[in-house]
Amino acid sequence: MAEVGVLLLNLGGPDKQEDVRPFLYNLFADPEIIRIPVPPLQKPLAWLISTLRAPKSRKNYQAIGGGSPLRAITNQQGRVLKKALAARGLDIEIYVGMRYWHPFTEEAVRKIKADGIRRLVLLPLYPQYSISTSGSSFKLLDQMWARDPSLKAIERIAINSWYSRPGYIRAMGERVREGLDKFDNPDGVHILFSAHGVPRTYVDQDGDPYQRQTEETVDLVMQALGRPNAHSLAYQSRVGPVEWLKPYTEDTINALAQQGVRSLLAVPVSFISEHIETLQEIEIEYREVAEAAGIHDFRRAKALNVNKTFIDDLAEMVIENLGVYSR
Ligand SMILES: C=CC1=C(C)c2cc3[nH]c(cc4nc(cc5[nH]c(cc1n2)c(C)c5CCC(=O)O)C(CCC(=O)O)=C4C)c(C)c3C=C
Ligand SMILES: [Fe+2]
Ligand SMILES: [Fe+2]
Repeated sequence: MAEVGVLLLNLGGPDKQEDVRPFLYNLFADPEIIRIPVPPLQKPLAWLISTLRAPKSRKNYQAIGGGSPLRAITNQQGRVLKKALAARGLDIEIYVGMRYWHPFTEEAVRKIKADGIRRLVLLPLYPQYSISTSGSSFKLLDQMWARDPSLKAIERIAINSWYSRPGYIRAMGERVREGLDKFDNPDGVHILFSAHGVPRTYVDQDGDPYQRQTEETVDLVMQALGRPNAHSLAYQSRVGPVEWLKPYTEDTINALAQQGVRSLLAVPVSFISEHIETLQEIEIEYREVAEAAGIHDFRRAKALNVNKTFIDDLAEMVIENLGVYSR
C-alpha cells in the first residue's frame, strides 16, 4: 500500500433530486459561504435558506438529468491522475473529499487514516484560491487535525492555488481554440470568460485573492491562445441580495449584444469540471439571454474534465510539491 496520498478537494453536488435540499443545507451552514453575524443563527438560517432555494435548485438539477455530474467526473479525474503518477514511477493513492456532499471530506480522511498514509498532498480542484472554496476545505481539515491527535502523524502538503500553472493555461487555451474553430469566422467571435462570483466583501474587506487570480488566469489564457479575438470577463451564479463581483455575466451578454456582438463563445473559467453552472446556467440560462438579446451564434467551451494536458500538469504539480523526482 502506498504511503503517499493525494486528497482531491471539491465542493460536491447532489447525486439525485432528494439530495438537493440537504446538500444546500450543508452549503449554507458553512460560515465561509454565508456569513451570519450571530453564530447560533447559522444553522436555523441555513435550514430556512436551503428550504426556500430547494425548489428552484431542484428544477435546475432536473434540467441536467436530476443531479450533479461532479462526483463521477471528480472520481474519473482521480483515476486518470493515479495513472499519470504511475506512468512517472510513483505509487500514490488518490482520495476524493467533497465539502458539502458525498464522498464527504470526513469519509476521505477516515480512509486515509485506515490506509496508513504518511504524506498527504491537499489538492483543491479550484485553480484560483477563494476563502469560500479551497479556504473552507482547508479550514475543515485544520479542525479535523486539531481534534484527532492520531492524524498528526500524517504530514499535510497544501497546494493553495495553481491558476498560472503552464499545463492548466495551455489546456484552457486548447479548449478555447476548439470552441472558436466551430464558428464560421473564428476571429470575429467575442470570448466571454465566465467565472463563479463571490460576494464583493470577500475581496474588498477580507482580502480574498480570487478576483486577482481569476483576472490573471484570463490574461494568461489569452496569451497562450495567441488569437486576435476581443474578450471580456464576467461573474456568474450570484446568490442572495448582497453585491457580488461585477460585471455579472447576464449584464455583460446584454451589453455585448448592444455593442453589436453576434457570435459569442462562453468560457467557464473557475470551473474545471462540467457541473450545474456550466451545463444549466451557461448552456441553458445564458443561451436564452444571448438569443433574446440577438446573439444567435452562442457556443460554450467545454470544461477541462480529464483533458490530458491538464491532468499531466496536475501530476507534475503533485510531484513538485512532494519534492520527489519522477522517472
Ligand atoms: C470557483 C468555484 C466556486 C466558488 C468561488 C463558489 C462560491 C460560492 N458558491 C455559492 C453558492 C452555491 N454554489 C453552488 C454550487 C456550486 N458552486 C461551485 C463552485 C464555486 N462556488 C460548484 C462546483 C458547485 C456545485 C455544482 C454542482 O454541479 O452541483 C450552489 C448550489 C447550486 C445552486 O443552487 O445554484 C450554491 C447555492 C456561494 C454563496 C459562494 C460564495 C460565497
Ligand atoms: Fe458555488
Ligand atoms: Fe447557478
